[in-house]
Amino acid sequence: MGDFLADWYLWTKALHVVSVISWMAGLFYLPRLFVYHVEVVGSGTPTSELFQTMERRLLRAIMTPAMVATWIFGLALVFTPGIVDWSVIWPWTKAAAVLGMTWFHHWLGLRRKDFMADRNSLSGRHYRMMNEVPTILMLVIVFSVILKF
Ligand code: HEM
Repeated sequence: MGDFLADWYLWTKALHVVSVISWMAGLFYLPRLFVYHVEVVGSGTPTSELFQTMERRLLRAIMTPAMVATWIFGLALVFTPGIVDWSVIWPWTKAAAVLGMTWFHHWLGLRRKDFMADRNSLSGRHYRMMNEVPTILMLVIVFSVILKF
């Protein structure tokens, strides 16, 4: 198994980065859709239904498959011999931030269900602030994995 993962290391890493880009695009865009949904569209209108469709498709067709792929290729990299040294700090900061990113994904999923049921209670300002969460986590992840402190 170790030999197989080592042979495919660069391919795995390339697929990991492609999945990450797709996941992050959605993590940045869905909260923006929520901001417009609250502030411009409101609820119970035909445009609100259009937004509900866009939000559902973004989450189900792009973000969730991209998150699963990111985890699969990321864990394949973790199990590739010689890639992760758990005695240094960066794998731990990366793991913590990745768990935070996964929590954020699920939080967005719950908020999407609120919009679907016309019972969103959060303001546009709240969604704008939450939009900073993936930015901060992304900085922690990229600095961890590139600087390898
Ligand atoms: C979901 C769970 C994840 C796991 C288990 C994971 C694990 C890993 C591992 C072990 C590597 C290999 C490091 C190396 O080759 O030296 C890697 C590379 C990388 N990861 Fe992740 N990762 C995950 C999520 C993410 C996320 C969310 C991002 C971005 C926001 C990300 C960005 C990157 C980048 C850019 C690289 C390439 C770094 C390089 O080789 O220069 N990863 N990941």
